[in-house]
Amino acid sequence: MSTRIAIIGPGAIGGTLAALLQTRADLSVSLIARTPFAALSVEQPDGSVLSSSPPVLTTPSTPAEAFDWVFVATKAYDASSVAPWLNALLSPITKIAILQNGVEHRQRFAELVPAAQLLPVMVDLPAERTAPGVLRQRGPALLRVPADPLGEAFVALFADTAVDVKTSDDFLSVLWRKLTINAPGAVNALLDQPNHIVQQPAIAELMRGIMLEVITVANAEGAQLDPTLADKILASMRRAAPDGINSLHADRRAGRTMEVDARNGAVVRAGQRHGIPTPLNTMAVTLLTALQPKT
Ligand SMILES: NC(=O)C1=CN([C@@H]2O[C@H](COP(=O)(O)OP(=O)(O)OC[C@H]3O[C@@H](n4cnc5c(N)ncnc54)[C@H](OP(=O)(O)O)[C@@H]3O)[C@@H](O)[C@H]2O)C=CC1
Ligand SMILES: CC(C)(CO)C(=O)C(=O)O
Repeated sequence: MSTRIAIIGPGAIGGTLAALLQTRADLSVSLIARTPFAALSVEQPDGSVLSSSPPVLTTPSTPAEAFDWVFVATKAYDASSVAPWLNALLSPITKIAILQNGVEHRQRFAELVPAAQLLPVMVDLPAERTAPGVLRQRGPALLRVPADPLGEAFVALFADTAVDVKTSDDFLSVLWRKLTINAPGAVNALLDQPNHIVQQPAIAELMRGIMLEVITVANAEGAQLDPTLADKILASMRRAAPDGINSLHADRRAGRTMEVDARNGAVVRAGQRHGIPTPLNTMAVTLLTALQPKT
């Protein structure tokens, strides 16, 4: 009997992971989309394309047979719009994995999913969406989950796939480390410029300052991040594809709402809890919020 997985939000992350999971014959993957599409096409880092046509559902209803797993891979700001789906799909056996950036996965879904059925996932997977169902994976897919029974069951789903999934005994540090990578992406979104701007020394210095604020706040929250992390991240950003675009910047380019509250906003909130000033992240939040599309 196959393991049934539903992926809510088949965008850059949800769609790429769906394609990679479909390489396993014993998994049955359904997509839950807001904007429907007929086929999934994922260009991989080596240029090859994974094509498939999984079922795409668009209207919430309770399935005849419960899903074993539901992945939520929408932007953080779309969490409340997922509620009708979670209400329809949640069963006592269903595990819910939240694949989003930021550090507030549990808080964001506390009202929607019983804590014992919720698994936060750290996603490190550079991917871009060019049209509904049409995705480009830019680099390796790496996921990290807490070291508990849910985390171990999640790791097992990806056995024999091209996804690097592991549990971590220090998941708090894992999440904050990822937020340290994401926070300077606000500069790309503000300037509407891709990865290559990190080659400019003044921009790199600004990004470094943003990251050092995150590291200070992270450590106050109980994470264990070394300040040298900022320079390591800068070095890896310099090696990344010069035309690569982070997902916050992709949202700005597409005229969509930007995920600034879950990223730099989370840094500012945590800083306030500890009395730690975060002027650079605060400025990023203020400017990006002013740039948000009017609804
Ligand atoms: N892209 C990247 O490189 C990375 C992204 N992340 C994180 O992963 C998360 C997802 O990002 P990403 O994949 O880039 O986002 P995308 O915008 O590419 O995809 C989000 C998808 O969710 C869909 N969606 C929104 N609301 C609903 C709903 N109520 N029901 C069904 N589908 C819905 C959107 O539909 P529609 O087509 O209508 O907009 C879209 O297809 C974010 O938290 C992001 O920060 C983490 C690491 C890397
Ligand atoms: C760091 C990066 C670019 C890929 O993992 C990301 O998290 C994003 O685009 O949101």
